[in-house]
Amino acid sequence: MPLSAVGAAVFGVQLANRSLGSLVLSLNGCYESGLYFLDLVEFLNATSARRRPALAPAPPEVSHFEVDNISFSYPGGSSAAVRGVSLNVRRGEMIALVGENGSGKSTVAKLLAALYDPDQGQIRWDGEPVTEARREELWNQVGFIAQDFTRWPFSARDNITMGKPVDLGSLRLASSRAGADVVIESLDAGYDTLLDRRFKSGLELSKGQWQRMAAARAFYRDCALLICDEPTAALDARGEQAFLHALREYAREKAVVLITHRLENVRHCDRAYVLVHGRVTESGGHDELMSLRGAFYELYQLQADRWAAVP
Ligand SMILES: Nc1ncnc2c1ncn2[C@@H]1O[C@H](COP(=O)(O)OP(=O)(O)OP(=O)(O)O)[C@@H](O)[C@H]1O
Repeated sequence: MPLSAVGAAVFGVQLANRSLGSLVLSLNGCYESGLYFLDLVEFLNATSARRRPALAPAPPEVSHFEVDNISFSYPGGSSAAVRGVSLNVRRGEMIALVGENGSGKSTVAKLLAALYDPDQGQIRWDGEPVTEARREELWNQVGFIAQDFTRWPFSARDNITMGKPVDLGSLRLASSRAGADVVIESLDAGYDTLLDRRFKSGLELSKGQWQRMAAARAFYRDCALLICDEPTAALDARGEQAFLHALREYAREKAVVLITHRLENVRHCDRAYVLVHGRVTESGGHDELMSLRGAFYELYQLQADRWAAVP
């Protein structure tokens, strides 16, 4: 979808729904694409009626995020996308969500981030049900690197700070964590470079370079919960290793959720939850999951065989 169409849609919906306007501001670059945003709009409109009128402020810096026996169906969906899922992540931990396409990983992550309300079960942050807190304040504590991240037609700096006050130290730290520092160093005007070739002196980045910019944007938000949905899909091997180490480092102070199809990456995580048709069937560390000889083991072997089959 062209950006202008997304912009028009966003503007139209903002006019139609004031609460949505505040959502746009509060997410502050958290959502990563127009499609994702419109998808979100649909659900917020659907769920707003279920919210309580008097909401409490969100806890200051949350350190424990949990979903307890949640189920969720998309409107019009023929079956539940998530069924009876329980999991948690604490500050200082990095967990992985793994499973085949459509198994419910992204949906669980969005539920954990309080972007959707479950049909059954409860989402609690520091023990408090999220339905009782002001949603905009909760979202301020979430950073999201989405699969379909947005290439904003702004400068490199604005692509990272995205409406937040500019702090040079934090900007450099976020860039280096994401491996975006090498991209920016290669640009003639550094952080001032306009990342859109339709403008005079604007440049276009490669997909992997854009992915690093999107990751830097999430790091810059410095949120209590960082969700990374396939964040290394477009990165080269060196970039992927460096990024995973940076994530691990970030997880010392924050809670990190990594959605990945590369099962080797689970070695970097405290534990993984394996999703099959919307249910968690196994959880544990890499070696523990391998020893179960279940879905994780099977997928891991398939991946290994696939690489072995490449001449
Ligand atoms: N916006 C949506 N509207 C309706 N159904 C959806 C929507 N998003 C996802 N689904 C459905 O929910 C199920 C779980 O999707 P989800 O994106 O959570 O899976 P996933 O494990 O993240 O997949 P992938 O590995 O392909 O990213 C799928 O059956 C999918 O078709």
